[in-house]
Amino acid sequence: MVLAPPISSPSSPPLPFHFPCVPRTGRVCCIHHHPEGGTSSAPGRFFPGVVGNSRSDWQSSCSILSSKVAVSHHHNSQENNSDGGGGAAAAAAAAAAAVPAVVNGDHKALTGSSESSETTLDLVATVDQRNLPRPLTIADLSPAPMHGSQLRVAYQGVPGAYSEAAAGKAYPGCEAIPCDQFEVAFQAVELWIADRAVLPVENSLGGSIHRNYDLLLRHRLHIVGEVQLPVHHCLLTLPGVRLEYLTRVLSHPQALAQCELTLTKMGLNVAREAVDDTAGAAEFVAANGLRDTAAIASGRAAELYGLQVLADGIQDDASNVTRFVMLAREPIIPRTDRPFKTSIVFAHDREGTSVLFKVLSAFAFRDISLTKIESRPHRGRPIRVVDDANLGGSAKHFEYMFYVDFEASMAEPRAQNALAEIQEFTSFLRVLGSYPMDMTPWHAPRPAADDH
Ligand SMILES: O=C(O)C(=O)Cc1ccccc1
Repeated sequence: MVLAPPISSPSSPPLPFHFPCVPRTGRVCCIHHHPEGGTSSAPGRFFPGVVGNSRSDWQSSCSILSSKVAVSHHHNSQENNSDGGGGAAAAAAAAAAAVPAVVNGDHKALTGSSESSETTLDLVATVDQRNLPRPLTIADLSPAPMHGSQLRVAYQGVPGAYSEAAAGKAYPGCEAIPCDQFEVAFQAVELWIADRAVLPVENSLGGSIHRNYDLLLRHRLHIVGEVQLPVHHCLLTLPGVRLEYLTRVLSHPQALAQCELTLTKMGLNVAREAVDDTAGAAEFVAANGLRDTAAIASGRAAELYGLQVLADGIQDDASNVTRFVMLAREPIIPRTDRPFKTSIVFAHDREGTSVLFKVLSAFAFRDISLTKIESRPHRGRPIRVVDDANLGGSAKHFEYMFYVDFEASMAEPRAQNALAEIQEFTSFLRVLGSYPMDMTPWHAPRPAADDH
């Protein structure tokens, strides 16, 4: 049976890999790509052929597989005041009095060279009097005419957030676009307002950022890269504020968790309040002139919002690293000439524990290392009722989605075969992305003497 004609894009390099697909019937089949150009399916067989040789073939493979069940700111250094109260007051006043303006490519590149952009739309946003763009909101998500060749990377937060730094690390020279929610960052990419979104997914101290895993599933973006960012937290206050004035510490929940022991050691037994992002906490303290409130955020946030660094490096562990993934509308073509990682999510509707065992075996038998496994309640179907003959009644079980990261590229037959096998006993399987591993070495600062 011919499933689909081969689709190839003239600009796409050939795909040297085989990839599984599962039709809606749930039966495993594969698409053969004949040298003369046709494709055919072979129900029940694993990977004797290939799925076309173009980017579009790879994309349709990803979507078929998934269908089984179902700014940068404009940093004005002259206005950056980390000195006395005057700077903070100016920052506070400016942040409080945000005025609308059209950015139209006025974002400043983060660092280094720029990467070319695929978009032809423009971003309408607002900047405050210090020229820091305010985060996008849902209301801003209307595509406007645009220019430019710089890669636009949407992140949740305001300038000075760690996600902004991650965007700069992943795409030097990019234009980082602040968004007030992750949902908006995703939609910015979906609507071609941005080319990429940055999403923090896990931290070496705080663990997985669960909500963001749920977002990955709700949207159809593809993971195209990852970066690991050492995170160095500071305790920020208005200039002149002392530790004993504080009644409250604000930050992102992960940052609060990462500094909990240190705050306690400092005798700072005051209320902790969670906000959406670290730099947003700093901006809030400055904008409202709060002398009884500290923010946990980056040193860069201190500079941007005119705050003093009351304590530096307050994370509980010197080697505090956050992993971010980069998302795009299209998957990248996986390769084998450098280390790749692949992220998948799956669910099963069978009883018992053996499914998870079989999934793990599919990787183990092929010598594929897993770097992560995470389970999340199945949002649409959190509970399964199972008739239990032994109990003479029914039992309720949680239903889970399992997220797995493994160290192999989808261009490798062993990865394709592992997934083909997994499809046999899962009811849902989606490849979230196959992307180069972040191999950049990072060095934790030497632990302080009292860490021993
Ligand atoms: O709030 C931020 O700055 C973020 O980018 C999220 C985050 C929070 C804490 C550690 C790493 C990332």
